[in-house]
Amino acid sequence: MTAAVISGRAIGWRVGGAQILDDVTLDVGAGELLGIIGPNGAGKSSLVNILSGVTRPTTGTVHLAGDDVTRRSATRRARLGLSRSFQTSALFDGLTAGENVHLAVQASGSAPFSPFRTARPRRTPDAGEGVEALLHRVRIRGRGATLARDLSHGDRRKLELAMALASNPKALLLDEPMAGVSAEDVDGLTEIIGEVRDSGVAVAMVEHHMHVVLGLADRVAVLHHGQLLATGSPRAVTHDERVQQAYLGEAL
Ligand SMILES: Nc1ncnc2c1ncn2[C@@H]1O[C@H](COP(=O)(O)OP(=O)(O)OP(=O)(O)O)[C@@H](O)[C@H]1O
Repeated sequence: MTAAVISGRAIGWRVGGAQILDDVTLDVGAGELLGIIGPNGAGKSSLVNILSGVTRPTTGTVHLAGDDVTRRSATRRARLGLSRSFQTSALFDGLTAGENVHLAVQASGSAPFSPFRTARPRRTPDAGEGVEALLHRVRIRGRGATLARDLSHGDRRKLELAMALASNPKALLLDEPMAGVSAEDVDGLTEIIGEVRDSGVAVAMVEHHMHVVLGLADRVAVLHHGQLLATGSPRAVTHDERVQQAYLGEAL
């Protein structure tokens, strides 16, 4: 078996007297997509926050490509090849799609970067090529000159993906990348995320669209009340009685 790119070991997170996550262990390998599912409040976003370095776990460790990054900041983890998208949009609405991606490309470079220093991103030819390729990769090449605020919801989510890919990550964490998008855009995003996985990136994805997760994921981790209820192939977890109990009354 190849070494895990993202590895969480015995992760626990306690806050305000509540045990939000308890002894969660998971691995994601290169070119693998792990779907993270679970009922509302199960701890999925908390887990993504811990893996990405937004939150520090109370117990347990996080490794990235073999390096212990448990005490490393989100920024440091990003430099080491971990990228993520957020549940809420992190776009600059007053900039075009191309400019948003340009900022992400610049931010992923070695030069110190602040989006607040200049009103418009500096133009560099190599970044320009990267922008085109990224917009193409997420199927919105024709929208490069459109202001982010004028994009459809589905195209905004694609733009967020392009920005998350700007650093050429080896690991990608996606927190509900398809939240609120149309059925047509769900199909488009599913295809794009599948291609990202097939290009060798380790992808961990929280997603409520169950048919998407079960269709796309190589393995699925099911969280319930902060604990890992089951991990396995989509088929195995959907047939797991404990998982069915956790989802009682919901379609699985
Ligand atoms: N900073 C915090 N302080 C206290 N409780 C928190 C904090 N963050 C999350 N929680 C609680 O932890 C639990 C898990 O939240 P989390 O958002 O991780 O769940 P989730 O599985 O992502 O839920 P959803 O599917 O609704 O997005 C919830 O009960 C939530 O209220």
